Amino acid sequence: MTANNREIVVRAEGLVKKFNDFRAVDGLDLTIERGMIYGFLGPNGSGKTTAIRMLTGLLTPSEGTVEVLGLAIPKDAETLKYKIGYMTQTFSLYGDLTVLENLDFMATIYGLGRKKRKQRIAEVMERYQLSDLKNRFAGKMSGGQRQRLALATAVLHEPQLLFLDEPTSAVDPESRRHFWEELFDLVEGGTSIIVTTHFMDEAERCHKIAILEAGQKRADGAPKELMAALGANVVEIEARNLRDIRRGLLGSDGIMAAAQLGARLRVLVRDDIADPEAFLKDKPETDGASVIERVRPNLEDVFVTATGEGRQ
Ligand SMILES: Nc1ncnc2c1ncn2[C@@H]1O[C@H](COP(=O)(O)OP(=O)(O)OP(=O)(O)O)[C@@H](O)[C@H]1O
Repeated sequence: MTANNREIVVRAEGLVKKFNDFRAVDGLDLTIERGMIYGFLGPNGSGKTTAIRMLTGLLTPSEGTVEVLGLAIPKDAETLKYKIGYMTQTFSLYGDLTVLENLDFMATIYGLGRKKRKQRIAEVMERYQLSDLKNRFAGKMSGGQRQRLALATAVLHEPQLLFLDEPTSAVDPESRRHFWEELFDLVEGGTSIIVTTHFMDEAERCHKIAILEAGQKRADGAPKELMAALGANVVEIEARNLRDIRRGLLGSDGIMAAAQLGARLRVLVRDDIADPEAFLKDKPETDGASVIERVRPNLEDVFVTATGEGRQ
């Protein structure tokens, strides 16, 4: 399977998951190439975890087709299990087992032979700075340490494809940065990664992202391409009465969103308005504003325009 000579690791068409009448995932099409970090970005409840669970073969789709690493899912889910790693939101570790015991247990589940098991456990302990913690109970570790152990267990069997469900929500910014460096090392070594996140800065690190809302894909592509194709110009306003300005602007023609960031109001103006700064200066609401200036779009602007955020 190739597209533009790059191998495809995930292909999903018309993927639907219904819980009774509720469509948690609602007609998702995905094409994910090998050797990249692909992000699912979306608000709570947008279907990210449900989509990942279907791609890993843990949940049976209600409709649609899925192929992962060339295997038809869910039919070949058992074979797929040995080729993928999955790090869940809750880092499914055993709190009353030590680091070493957790790794040993998972290595057995993955069916690694005795020699390979020893070798890989030593490698991942070294790689993820777990050697000094090997006798620590997982339940007694910090968020960052648990995250490193969860990643170590997910890659023990050297999976071709790694799924990470909000891997950094429980850790501090430094651990997050470090974790992302580890992910890029894995990609360099040939692993493809699919990651869900709420964080814009994390989404910006992905090679490509899909923005999900209400189980549907609202946009996808490289973060830079999405920012370039925003369909809006971004203008920031500084004034004393930003809350009033925001209320006044929201809902008026040409304004796609307005959100306060500290002492500034960030306004998305439809890009068919030729001079967005002049357009805003002409509005009576902005009388008395000290600054009205155009700024560069970021991924949050893409998120806001792609989803319903910021329109309320
Ligand atoms: N087993 C289930 N039974 C019924 N509803 C479910 C089930 N699993 C998920 N849902 C619902 O499906 C929707 C999507 O949930 P999902 O966990 O996939 O979202 P998410 O984008 O991963 O959210 P979060 O960012 O909060 O983890 C939610 O409304 C959730 O309540």
